[in-house]
Amino acid sequence: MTVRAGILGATGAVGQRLIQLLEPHPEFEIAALTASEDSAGKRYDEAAKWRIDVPIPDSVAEMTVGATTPEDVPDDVDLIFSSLPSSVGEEVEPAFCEAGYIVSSNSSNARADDDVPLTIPEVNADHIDLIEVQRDERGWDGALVKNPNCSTITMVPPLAALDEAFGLDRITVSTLQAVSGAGYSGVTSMEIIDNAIPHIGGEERKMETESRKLLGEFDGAEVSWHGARVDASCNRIPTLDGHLENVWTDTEADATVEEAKEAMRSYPTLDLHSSPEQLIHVFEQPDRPQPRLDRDADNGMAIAAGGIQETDGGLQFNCLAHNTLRGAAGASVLNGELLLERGYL
Ligand SMILES: NC(=O)C1=CN([C@@H]2O[C@H](COP(=O)(O)OP(=O)(O)OC[C@H]3O[C@@H](n4cnc5c(N)ncnc54)[C@H](OP(=O)(O)O)[C@@H]3O)[C@@H](O)[C@H]2O)C=CC1
Ligand SMILES: N[C@@H](CC(=O)OP(=O)(O)O)C(=O)O
Repeated sequence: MTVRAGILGATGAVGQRLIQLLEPHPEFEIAALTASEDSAGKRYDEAAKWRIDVPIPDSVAEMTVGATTPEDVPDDVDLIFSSLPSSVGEEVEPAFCEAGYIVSSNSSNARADDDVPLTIPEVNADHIDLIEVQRDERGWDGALVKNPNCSTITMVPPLAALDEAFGLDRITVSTLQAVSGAGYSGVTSMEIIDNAIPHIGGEERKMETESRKLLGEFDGAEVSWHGARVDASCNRIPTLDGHLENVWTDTEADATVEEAKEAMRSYPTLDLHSSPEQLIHVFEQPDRPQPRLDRDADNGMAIAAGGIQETDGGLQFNCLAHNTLRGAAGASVLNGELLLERGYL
């Protein structure tokens, strides 16, 4: 039996990636698509400007796009994937949860809320049970689950591996982010070609807060955020997909490069449908990972790490992930798979 799934924001950049991942999915079936009022009532292939390098699945092309309200989504839909602008998500996601839908959302609203699980399944799957607290507090039959920001997802699995092995006191990160992270009309070609932009609105504070929640402990009632200090600096560069990040950590215990590599390589993956075979691919070559070469590893769901070096008091490394797959649509789908595995669907 498959779970009937709806996609909010289905015509957008991340919505298209969700369709790409969900159409062949063995556990989920696309049963509803929604977008803005401009698209509602149109056939999907008329409403969406399809931009990814696989064709629109036939079964999806002919579906009618609905309005983004619970009333426009069939009652027998069990799971909603949301990839709306955060200002829209903030308004409509609670309405879907109140109407009884379970929402796996990629949008940034509510990620830091105390009763909202923010999960990377391989790192903090246990936080999903925050749903029980959320339901008690909000009186919802449905639930709201979030995946983190794409830059945050890229660095947190290697950090989790190091934290488990050595403990982390301080984390500093500088990013080189692909243009797809800003959406199709996010940065113009005149702005980004032959250039780099040392500002991505709101991104630095998201990395600093979301990472501490993800690395925190859930005791059944609340998440205690990790105590490390996190400082981020975010930059846009003219790559298409794949966020590359340079990370420095202060560790509690002494750590060697070989121990750090082993901690990352042995950090476990999961047995969910979209899990990568190996969560963290550790490169020996000093010039890897690179966006063009490494973003597609394990269907774009792996994290690549390299350039691991000892520093005074800690470790330095580089990491990379596909921002619209592992960093967005794939992350939401993986959370959907976790919800299914844990009996919430
Ligand atoms: N692009 C990326 O790599 C990443 C994006 N994100 C986040 O994911 C979300 C979606 O991003 P992205 O796909 O790039 O955005 P897009 O602008 O490409 O798509 C937005 C989607 O939301 C719909 N929408 C817009 N306004 C409304 C509204 N008022 N009511 C209902 N639906 C509406 C659009 O419909 P229509 O086509 O009809 O306008 C479209 O389907 C954002 O929150 C973004 O920050 C997160 C990580 C990575
Ligand atoms: N800001 C990210 C993408 C994004 O939309 O992030 P968030 O999901 O936190 O809004 C980028 O530009 O690469």
